[in-house]
Amino acid sequence: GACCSYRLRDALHPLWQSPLTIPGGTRQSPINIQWRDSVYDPFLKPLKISYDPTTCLHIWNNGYSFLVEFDDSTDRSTIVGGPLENQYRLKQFHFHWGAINEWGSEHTVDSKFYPAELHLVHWNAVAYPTFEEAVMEGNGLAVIGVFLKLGTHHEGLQTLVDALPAVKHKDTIIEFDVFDPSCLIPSCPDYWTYAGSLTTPPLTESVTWIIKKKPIEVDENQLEAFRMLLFTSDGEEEKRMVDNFRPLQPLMNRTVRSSFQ
Ligand SMILES: O=C1NC(=O)[C@@H](c2ccccc2)S1
Ligand SMILES: [Zn+2]
Repeated sequence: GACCSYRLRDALHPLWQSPLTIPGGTRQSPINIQWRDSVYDPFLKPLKISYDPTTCLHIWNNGYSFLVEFDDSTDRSTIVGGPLENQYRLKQFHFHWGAINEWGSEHTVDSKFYPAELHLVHWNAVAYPTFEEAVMEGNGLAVIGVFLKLGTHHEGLQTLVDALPAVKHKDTIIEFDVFDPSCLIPSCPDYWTYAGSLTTPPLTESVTWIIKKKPIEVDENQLEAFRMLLFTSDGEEEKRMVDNFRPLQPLMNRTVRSSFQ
């Protein structure tokens, strides 16, 4: 539900103004996933991903990450199955990354950070009329998290990387009209799932997280391309867009389920 009111400035995280703790928050994200504490759930279904590459609209730098946004006016790009009761529509995907390869992901696995993490954000268009309303509801959103690890060059990611110089500054946008985000999702079906929240304001507890067990591999140049983006607008003193991840949050009374044994 909606967080109670609180004096935001007392809890702001210096880095990018996102509160460190939400008073009354019981299902905040991100969390550390302790592999041995996750519970295999045989009733979890395979996740069914159906994206139409022509629903891709543009890439924009919102001053916190770069978002690739999709036309979510119809059910052309959706996910269904997994832990989900309904079909969810793809709205956008974006990444979180570090200044160096030692950290950058939002979630950790057995306290290990990855250099970056992809989030594909979907909303429950069956139950709610708009994304903005879904953001406020416990079953409103479903986010697929994919870890990025340093390794071989990723062909599919490169088309995205080639476009980044055009969105170097905050509030810049370019058209990006065909891209299939499923090329960024590992073919291995294994995932963890838990009830969590947005990791940026409004931090609402509306996200069913689906975290893929297998990372994708990207090379150093591709990670460096993320790090040349800026938090700042053209003309302002340049601040490199790095370390745009929220600190880990307490698990509290939650169980992480796995789709695999
Ligand atoms: O997975 C997440 N990553 C973010 O930056 C958060 C967010 C906040 C608002 C809209 C979409 C995503 S929630
Ligand atoms: Zn995110």
